[in-house]
This record gives sequence, structure tokens and C-alpha cells, in this order.
Amino acid sequence: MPSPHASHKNAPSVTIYNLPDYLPPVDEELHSRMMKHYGEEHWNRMRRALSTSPSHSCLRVNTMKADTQSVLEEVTTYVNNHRKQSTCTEEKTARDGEQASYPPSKPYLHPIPPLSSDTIIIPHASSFKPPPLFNHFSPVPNKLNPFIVVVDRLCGEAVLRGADVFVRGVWSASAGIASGSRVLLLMDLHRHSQRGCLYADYQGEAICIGQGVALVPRAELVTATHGLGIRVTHRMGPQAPPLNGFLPGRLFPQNLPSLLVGHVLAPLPGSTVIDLCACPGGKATHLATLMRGEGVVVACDRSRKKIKALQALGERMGLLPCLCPLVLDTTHPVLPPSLRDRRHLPSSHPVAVLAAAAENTDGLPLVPGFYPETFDHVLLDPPCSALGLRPRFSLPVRGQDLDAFVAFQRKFWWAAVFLLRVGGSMTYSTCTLNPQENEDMVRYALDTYSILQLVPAEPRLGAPGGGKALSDEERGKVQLFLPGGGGREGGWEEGEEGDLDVSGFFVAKFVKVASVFEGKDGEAKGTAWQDERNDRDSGWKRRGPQGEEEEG
Ligand SMILES: C[S@@+](CC[C@H](N)C(=O)[O-])C[C@H]1O[C@@H](n2cnc3c(N)ncnc32)[C@H](O)[C@@H]1O
Repeated sequence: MPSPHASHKNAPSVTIYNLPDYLPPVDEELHSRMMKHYGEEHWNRMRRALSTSPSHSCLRVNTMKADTQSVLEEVTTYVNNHRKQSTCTEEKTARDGEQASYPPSKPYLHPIPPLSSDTIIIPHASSFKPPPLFNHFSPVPNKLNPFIVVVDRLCGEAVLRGADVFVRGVWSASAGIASGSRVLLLMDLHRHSQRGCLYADYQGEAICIGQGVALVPRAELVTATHGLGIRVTHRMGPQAPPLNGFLPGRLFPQNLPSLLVGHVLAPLPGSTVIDLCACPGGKATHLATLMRGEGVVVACDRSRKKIKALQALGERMGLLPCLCPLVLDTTHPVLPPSLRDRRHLPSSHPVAVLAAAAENTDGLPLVPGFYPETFDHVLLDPPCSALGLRPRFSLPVRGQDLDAFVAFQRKFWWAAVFLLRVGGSMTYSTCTLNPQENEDMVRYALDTYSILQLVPAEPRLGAPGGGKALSDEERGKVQLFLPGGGGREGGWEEGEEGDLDVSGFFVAKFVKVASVFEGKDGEAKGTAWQDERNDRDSGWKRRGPQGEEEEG
């Protein structure tokens, strides 16, 4: 619902939407596919939930560097100091005729083992009441009119997740803002005005997302290239505290379902693991931590820039050399066994391959790939349509793009199956609501690679899968997380499996029960899979669809 403050004469032409009524626009084809799968009511509930952030923050403790219980105490102190600070600012506002206050937050360890060993949940008070300054809002300047700052969409989404405003995210600002001015925060939806314009000249559609205190004057807000610009004192929805840069190296903010993936894969110390699509590295660093730094997690990504950043993260977290970041296109990472003989390598074990590798100028190993059936565990978390990320105010994916994601993801599967040793496990995950990339992909994998067996993804936090691609038993083995109240008609009862206010996510686990080279039809299958591999190199399909998680 647009607010009544739209389009006044001699004033910025702005239409303001209220949270959480705002439904992000979606491409027609995408809309109809989702409606068909989830039903109208459920899909609309999910769309609404997508424009809010989860009602908690989730933090993973780096147990290689810190003790979970003492980190919990530090987090509790930090969160409540932050709350007090914000309440002081709100009390000042209260003296000006408004009120806002929130109860103290009680962070806790996730109750389900083994998450209880490293997972801290910070529950947030939540209010969609417009912030106090909004009551004075009018596009026509007047005495009570507060200063307005418009931020871009990505910055706005980060603010709703708990971030302060960095100057790079500022799109437009009122004249006269000084350091210490209280400002109302709007999020621009369409970039119709010019970046850096005066708020009086701003035109467009926006959402009120909160209020804060300027840390620098207007000129710096709109021209500086880095640094904090506004401390946020009130956000629409969950009142998440800023956590970036808090206890660096010891804490890692990570969505709960993403954090679950490491525990589902559950590598033991000394294991040999490959993460085929590793960056930015949340899951790979978790795996190395669970292995207590013993063994190897080969963390591959085709983006050199991202791999360099992952190397720096691994260093900060004390996980090198167990974590081994590697630039590699993992749609074709399998070396033919014949190459091993030619190179006189002592072993095809990944560690031997890494040890024999030359280094490039960045100090990263130059490895063309690995030999078949040499990893104990494989993680496949490929680029996906990312329809589950929250909060989101734009869903740039079109219905027809979904097929492209599926085609691209299938290119990693043969590699995963070839690299995994017999008896080893493979975990597959996505952050999307698209069933083609979730349940349908599991069906594809089971039908294509009969040597893979679906096993329960445990511990269980999510709901069973949906749709018709999997049998009841198979649906019960995978985990599906849907924003806005679970995966079935009418939502879930409170406390029931699936009743989690999280981002959309999917996870499935497999074991490999026979060799790709074994069995009476093994050779034929091996050839077929090689064909699939050879098929990889055509046109844009090789580069993959340009989703959000892609290089760029
Ligand atoms: C969904 S993200 C992975 C997130 C990661 N697992 C984590 O937990 O932080 C997908 C990643 O795959 C990478 N990628 C895309 N195509 C690739 C390819 N052909 N080979 C290796 N990595 C690729 C992207 O650069 C991106 O970083």
C-alpha cells in the first residue's frame, strides 16, 4: 500500500510503501511456476516474508579459536549494550513526543546437537510500526520535517538485516544534514533519480526502513567512497544489531540453514573434502573447523578474486593449511587416470596432487583437477536462482532463467560423482525456493547416477521436501526451508518441524555405494557421463546463468 505522502507540488515526487505490505514484483512466468507448485496463498505468503528479514540472527563460533560459552557471554553483553544505546537515542526521541523501547535480548545456544556446540541465536524484538521520525514526515519541507536519507536497495536490505549505513549505499540526502543529525531512512526501489542528488530533487518509489544518526555531514554522505555514514537506531521489523566486524576471526554470521550444511556433511578430523563451489566460504570454513584443522578441505571457485578473499578469511580464522582455496572450474575437474602414470605421481590422493602442484604468482596452487574417487566427502552448493534470500525487494530472476540454472547445476553433478570415493558422502544444497533446483534435482541425480543413494540429511531442522518428484520416503530424507511458515498448506504448528523463520533453503545428502567404473553397466555409464562432461563447453552454457552468486 503506498502511503498518502505521494507526489506533492514543489516537493520530491516520491511514493512510499509500507513494510511488510510490500510485495516484491516478480516476472510473470516465475510467478505462475511458483503458484503452480506452492499454490497461490502459500506463494504470496512466501513473497511477503521475502521482504522481511528473519526474526533472529545466527552466528557460528570458530571453535578453533574460541570457546562457545564465553563467546555467548560476549555476544549477550554486546547485544544488550547496543540495545541500551539505541534505547537512549529513542528516549531522546521520546522526549520529543514519540516513544520506542525494546526488551533486552537473550542470545542462546541452538538447543539441537551438534549445533549446540557452535551455533548462537540472537532473537530480535520486532516492530513494523513506522519509526518515530516518520510521524513528522512530509515531502514538503516544514519545521518538524526530519532530514531524509535515501539508500540504494542493497544497502537497504543490509540495514534490515542489522547493518549500519555505509556511505557507498547513500543515494540521496536532504540539505543541511550535520554530523549528529537524526535522519529518517528510505530505501530507493528503482534508481530513477541520480545518485547523490538532493532529497528535494529525488523522484521515485521508496520504502521507509528505519531511522538513525548521521556520523558525517551531508557532503561526505554523498561523496565519500568508504566508511560508515549513519548509525541505525531503529529498523522496520526485527531489531537486529550490527554484527559485521564483531569478534573477527572468532565469529562468523551465517544463516541457520547454511550453518546446518556443515553438520549434515559432518566430516571427521583427517578427512579429505572438496567444496566444488566454495566462495565466499561460509560452508568451507565450517568444514575445516569441524575437522579441527586436520585433513584437507579443497575449497574451489572459478573466481580468482573470491578465492583470494577466501584465503584471507581462512588466515584470519586460523584454518590454513587445512583449508586449501583453489581457483578451479569445477564443471571439469576430473583428471584421467592415465595422466597420473605419465606424471609418475606417487599417489592420486588429493594431498599428493596438491603437494606436487606448482604455485602461481598469487601463491595459490596451480592444480588442473583431481583423480577419480579420491575424496571422502563432496559439497555441491552451486550457483542457484537464490530465490530464498531475505530480505529481497527485487527478484531479478525470470521464469525462463530457472531452466538455465538447472542445466548449469547438472554440469557439476558428474564431477561430484566421479571425485567421490566409494562409501563417501556428498551433500547438495541451494538457497532457492525453485523445486526444479531442489527436489527435481535430487530426482535427476538418483535417476542418472544409480550408484548414489539418498540418505537422511541430519540433524533435522527443516521440513520434508514437497512436490511429486520424490516419493514420501525420499521427501522425508531431504530438508526444505520455506520463508513465511513452512512447506505445507496452512503452514506449520508452532514448534513443529519446519516452523522456522529462516531464508529459503534446501539440503540433501547422498552416499556413493559403488565405483563409477564397476558393475556390468559401469563402463557404459562411465562413457555416458563422460559424454555429459564433453557437452559442457558450448557457448553461454559453459559460463552459466548470471545469477547473484556468480562472479562479478
Ligand atoms: C552459491 S555460491 C557458493 C556459496 C558457498 N558454498 C558458501 O557457503 O559460501 C556459488 C559459487 O560458485 C562459484 N562458481 C560458479 N561457477 C563455477 C564453476 N564453474 N566452477 C567453480 N565455481 C563456480 C561462484 O563464483 C560462487 O562463488
